[in-house]
Amino acid sequence: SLPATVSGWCFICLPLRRGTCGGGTTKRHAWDLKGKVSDMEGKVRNYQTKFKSVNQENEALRDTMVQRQSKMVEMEKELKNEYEEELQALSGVREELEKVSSDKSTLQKELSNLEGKYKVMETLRDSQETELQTLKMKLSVQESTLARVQGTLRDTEEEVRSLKETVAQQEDELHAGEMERRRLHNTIQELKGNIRVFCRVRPLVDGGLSKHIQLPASDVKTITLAKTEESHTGKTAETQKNYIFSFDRVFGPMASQQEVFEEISLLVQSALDGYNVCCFAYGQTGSGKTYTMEGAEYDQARGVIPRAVQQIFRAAEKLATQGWEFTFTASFVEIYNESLRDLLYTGKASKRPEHEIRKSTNNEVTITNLTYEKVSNEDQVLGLIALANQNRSTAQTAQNDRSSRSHSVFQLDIEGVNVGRDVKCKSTLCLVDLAGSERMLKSQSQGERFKEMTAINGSLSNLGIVISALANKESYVPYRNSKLTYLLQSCLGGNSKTLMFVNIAPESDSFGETLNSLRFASKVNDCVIGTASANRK
Ligand SMILES: Nc1ncnc2c1ncn2[C@@H]1O[C@H](COP(=O)(O)OP(=O)(O)OP(=O)(O)O)[C@@H](O)[C@H]1O
Repeated sequence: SLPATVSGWCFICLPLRRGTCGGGTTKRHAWDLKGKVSDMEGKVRNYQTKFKSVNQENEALRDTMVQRQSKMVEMEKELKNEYEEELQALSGVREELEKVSSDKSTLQKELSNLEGKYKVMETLRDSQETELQTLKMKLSVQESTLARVQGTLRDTEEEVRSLKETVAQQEDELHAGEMERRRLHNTIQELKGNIRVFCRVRPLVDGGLSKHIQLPASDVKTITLAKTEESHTGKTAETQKNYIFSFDRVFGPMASQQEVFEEISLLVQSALDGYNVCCFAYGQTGSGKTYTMEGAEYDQARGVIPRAVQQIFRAAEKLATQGWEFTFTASFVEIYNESLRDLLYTGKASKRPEHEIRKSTNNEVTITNLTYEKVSNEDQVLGLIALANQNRSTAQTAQNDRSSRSHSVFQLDIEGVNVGRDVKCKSTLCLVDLAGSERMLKSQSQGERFKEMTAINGSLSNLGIVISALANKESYVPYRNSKLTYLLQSCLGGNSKTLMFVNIAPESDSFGETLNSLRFASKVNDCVIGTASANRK
């Protein structure tokens, strides 16, 4: 049984003081409670079920939490890694930033430098602008000057054109004048005679005057040889016999080389105009032939050959301005005992070649194996003359007095062309130093001497014969009778101008030889060779 209620409370509710039964009876209350207990138990079971499910949920949550935690750890790790990476990247960025900041300071410095430079440039630009302005002003002044100069230039060009026309006209006139000068010059030479003889008296070795040679002061063309002869009976006084000779010119012992050459220079000019010219010196040994033709080293004493060569090259230079071009070929040959010797030979003595005179179809005379040297100036020719003298003196050493007994022939072949005018000319200047002309008594000469004497006499007398034959216009001229005339053939004929020097020694013991020389020369002087004509094409 269940206690009753106390003051409204059932014993069950009382301890609880909760009044749940609402003042019911304890029994009821107990029943209530029982119901409540079963409710409670149901609830507890529910709660337990719930608890279980909550527990399960808790478990699931715990697992989830563990998972989450491990995930968190992983994430933390990842984050840490990421963080570190980012940190590293950031430190790189920081370094870069630091670098950039240092670069910035450098840049700033540079910038300030540049600013400085810029300022300088600005100043410079300002000054250049000022300069530019000045230059512009100058330019405009110069432009106006240029315009003026261009105007003047046009005028000058016009003037030059008209001057060129005048020059061309004057060149034509000059050429015509030159041709006219040649014609007149050579007409004068022809009028003077195509063969001329000059006589030259050598001074006495110890000075003073020669008694037997008389040269009238007023006449430069006459020479008198006076011979005083004793009367055969001895009863009458001494008689004087005069031999008077006239030549184109007589030079006394005081005549200078220059004076002598002045007379010849006109003939040398003819050689350049296309005429063959031959000048030879005749006379006894020691009469002054070599002195006249070659002379001595020093300037005033230079003879015909060096002076002629100088004149020719100077004249050729002048003619070059009128369009003439000349080529010169020199040769130097010695004729000894009728055999030829090349005086420009430079090879071995043992290999000296033999020479022959040849005449081509166009009448040009050449010598086989002879040295023909092309020359273009005076010095080259003087060098060849020196070589020839050396060659002569070598032979002289081997044979005493050989040079007196041989003829030496210097030849300069001249070829001129004026392309613009289509004119050509060709000539030879021939300068000959003849062998001594003295006659020896046949009884006095024997062996080699006799041979030499015969050769010299033969060639010199043949020279006289050839000149006479030419003068008499004979159909046959015996050029081939001696090497000398055969070689000089083209210079002795109608197409040439010839000058002979007769050199005489003033000593009284040379009287006979002097007389012979003068007789030979006057025979030549009496010859008038046919009118010369220039070798012009
Ligand atoms: N007009 C002159 N004035 C001064 N000296 C001269 C003159 N003529 C010749 N002589 C001198 O006389 C000498 C003989 O002259 P040169 O040698 O010229 O004679 P040559 O006739 O050529 O003799 P060779 O036939 O031997 O060669 C030389 O010493 C020369 O210098």
